[in-house]
Amino acid sequence: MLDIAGDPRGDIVGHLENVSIQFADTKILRDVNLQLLKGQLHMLTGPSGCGKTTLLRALNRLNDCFDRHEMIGSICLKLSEGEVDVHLLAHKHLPLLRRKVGMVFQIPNLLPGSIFDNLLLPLKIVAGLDSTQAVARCEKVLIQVKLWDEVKDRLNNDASSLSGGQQQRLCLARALALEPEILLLDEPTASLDPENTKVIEELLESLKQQYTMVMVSHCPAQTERLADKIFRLDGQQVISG
Ligand SMILES: Nc1ncnc2c1ncn2[C@@H]1O[C@H](COP(=O)(O)OP(=O)(O)OP(=O)(O)O)[C@@H](O)[C@H]1O
Repeated sequence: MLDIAGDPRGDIVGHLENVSIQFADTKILRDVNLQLLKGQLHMLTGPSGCGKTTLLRALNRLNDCFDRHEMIGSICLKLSEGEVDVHLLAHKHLPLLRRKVGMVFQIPNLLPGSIFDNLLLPLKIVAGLDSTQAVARCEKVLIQVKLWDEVKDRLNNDASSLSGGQQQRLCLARALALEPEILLLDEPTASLDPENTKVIEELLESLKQQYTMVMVSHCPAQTERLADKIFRLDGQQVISG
């Protein structure tokens, strides 16, 4: 459970305790302990293959999608619904967990269909909004990710017609549309040029106050620019942070 007594200001929103993860017989992470603080951007860094994405996926149970995955330890998150031990959540609660702990991936993962479809479908199917509410939410999040002016006249165009940077902002909008409290960002600028990277970085900076973020980056300069807290992983463990 979260160390509420030692956290009178309520800044701690996540507590990982002795988290170990393996796929089949291969141990990926061992005894990871760390805390997540409200409204901060936590950066996971470390050499390729050290388990950064695996750790990120543990926070919303996406590792469950893989065969022979095993986790021990506890991941406790403080969400508006209350405190949850992520590892112990019943399967039926995973869709809500994944709304509250949203994720943006390295390569924009668009749904087939229009720009509008990419936002409306999750809002209707996952969040259960009616059409009027969903359309209003779409506009709100497109403004939030500074995409509205660029797409408002072509919302019914195929989403794949957007540039790479616009696609990634659409993916961020889709995550934000489901009103997450924690955002997981797995190298969100890795596929982008410097100009689009700057746009995404400025956006993340502006979202910091509203969301607790956990991000993976390979770029020391980006880590320096964005991170409030840095966790370095190596040899299956967090070695600093
Ligand atoms: N679904 C899976 N099944 C089996 N092994 C996996 C699976 N996912 C990841 N791994 C292994 O776990 C280890 C850590 O992978 P992970 O993607 O978490 O590392 P990473 O630090 O994010 O790497 P990179 O910086 O290269 O993206 C790697 O050896 C990888 O092959």
